[in-house]
Order: sequence, then structure tokens, then C-alpha cells
Amino acid sequence: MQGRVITAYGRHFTVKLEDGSTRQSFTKGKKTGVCVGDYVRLVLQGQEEARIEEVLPRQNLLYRSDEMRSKQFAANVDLLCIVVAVQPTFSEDLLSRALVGAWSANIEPIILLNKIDLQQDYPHAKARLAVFANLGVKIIEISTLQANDLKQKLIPLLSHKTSLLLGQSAMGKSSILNVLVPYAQAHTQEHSIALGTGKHTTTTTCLYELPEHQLSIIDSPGFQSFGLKHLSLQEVIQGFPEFLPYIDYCRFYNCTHLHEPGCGVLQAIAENHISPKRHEMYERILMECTAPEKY
Ligand SMILES: Nc1nc2c(ncn2[C@@H]2O[C@H](COP(=O)(O)OP(=O)(O)OP(=O)(O)O)[C@@H](O)[C@H]2O)c(=O)[nH]1
Ligand SMILES: [Zn+2]
Repeated sequence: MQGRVITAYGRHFTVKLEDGSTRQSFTKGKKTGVCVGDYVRLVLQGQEEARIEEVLPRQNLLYRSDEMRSKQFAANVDLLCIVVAVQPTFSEDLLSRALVGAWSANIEPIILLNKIDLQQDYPHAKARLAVFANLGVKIIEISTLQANDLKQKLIPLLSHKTSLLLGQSAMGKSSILNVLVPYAQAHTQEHSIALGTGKHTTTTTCLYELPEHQLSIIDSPGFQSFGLKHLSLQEVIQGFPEFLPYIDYCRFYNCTHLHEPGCGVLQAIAENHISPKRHEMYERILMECTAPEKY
């Protein structure tokens, strides 16, 4: 029997089976290594439960990290949808990091610019996104106040795929999810914590399906912690696709593009083909990496 993991709480998982039914599932060992989005082989136990025997090979795996460690949180993702808004101001640093995370894991990223109904601040937000548009990232402009328009723009891009929704707080991620997958709202409230303000916040990663469009969306809380620490040098470099055409010109095959003489990337920066800001970010991310084979 096979299925897909749609929620994960410690060692307890909800798995959706091929017939559309769900099973509360668990793993045998202490270390689970199972995450939302995984396809698993399981053995049914009684009427309601199942035991996960094996995680099937993954197309990719995304991590989140805090100061202490990296932790896997979503697997088999085709598209990373990064939600930013016209208001409040989004962090360019977090957006850049999410893009690196996507590219290094071979996942296509797109940016959803939400709240375009806030016309006054729209030009400023759009201008801040120009650098990302220049990198070739698709930017889709939406407003959750225009639900039909939003669906028309997003559903064709998301269908037949598993997409991960990421966004800083207050960008409108839950509002977008609720337009796309109406049953998500009830579910989120069920699995959320009420803050002092009475506002509910998602606390767990969860996969929602819209079978009529063969579309799966993974909603995940907190984006500040998008993990890059585990990346190898090669993966970090892959996170900066605009470097690639210049790497062929590096004198050393194992160039780190930090300080080497004859480095094609450093040359391209000197000639204004690559933004120095992006190279600074490359350097910062590399310094934070803990992968042992880094240099
Ligand atoms: N004007 C406008 N407001 C919006 C839009 N989308 C969402 N909002 C508002 O923005 C605020 C934040 O929206 P949420 O959907 O809760 O944002 P979130 O990103 O899920 O935030 P967290 O729950 O903190 O993660 C709410 O007050 C929404 O009503 C939009 O398209 N236009
Ligand atoms: Zn180089």
C-alpha cells in the first residue's frame, strides 16, 4: 500500500492513500526521517491506522533551520511560491534566501506579489522586485480581494504540481491559500494556536489537495527559518544562477569565487554583469554553511 504524507506531528503522520482516504500513521523507529510531501509504503493496521515501512525515493527535500540545527520539512516539491506583499514591506534578504533554497534544490521559484489593490505603495514594491525579475524569476501580481482573477492567474501555474507556499507573516499567505483551497481554513483553525491578540497562526506544515486540478499545496509556518546551512559549496553556487555563465572563465576548477585570482565571477562583478549585492549574499550564505566539504 502506498500513500503521501499530508501532515506530520513528531512521529505521527496523516497519510493519504491512493483511494483518497486518509490514515493516521506512525513509524517504528525513534528517528523518523519522514516529512510532509513524502511518498511512503505502509502496512494497514486495523481500520484506522497504518505503519510506515519505507520512504520512497525523493525528488528533492527542503530544510528549515534555527541557530541549532537544520530540519527537513517538505519533500517532492515542484514549485516554490514565495509570497510578498505591497504592504507591509517584505524582506529582500529573506526573499533572496528563499530563491537560493529553491535553486539549490532544483525547484522552480515564483514570486507572488500580493495586495496589489493597495495602489499607493504598489510602485515601490514593484521597484524593489526589479532585481528579482532581472534574474528571470516569474512575478505574479495578485490580490486576494479579487478571488477570481487570483484563481485564473495561479491555478494554471499550480496544476499538476506540488507547490510550497512560503511567506513572512502578514503577506497574505493564509488568505491566498483560502481562496485556492477553501477547505484549508477550517483545517488551519483546527491546527493553530491562538496568540494573545486572538489571531490564529499555523503551527504545522500541511499538504492540501485540489483533485479537480491535480494540484497540491504545502502550507508551512514561519519563513524566517528557511534553512540553507546544510548546503554544499556546489549547491550554494547553484543558488546563484546568474554566476553560471562566468564560472567557465575561472582559472581554477575548484574556484570558490571569493578571492581567487582569475575568477570569472569576480571579473563579471567588476564589469557590472553581476550585482555586488548578490555576491555579498553569496559570501554570507557560504559563511553560514556547516557542510564539511565547503572549501
Ligand atoms: N488589501 C489587502 N489586504 C490583504 C490581501 N490579502 C490579505 N490581506 C490582509 O493582510 C492581512 C494578513 O493576511 P493573512 O492571510 O493573515 O497573512 P499571512 O501571511 O497568512 O500571515 P500569518 O498568518 O501571520 O502567517 C490580513 O489582515 C488580510 O486581510 C489583499 O490582497 N489585499
Ligand atoms: Zn571563480
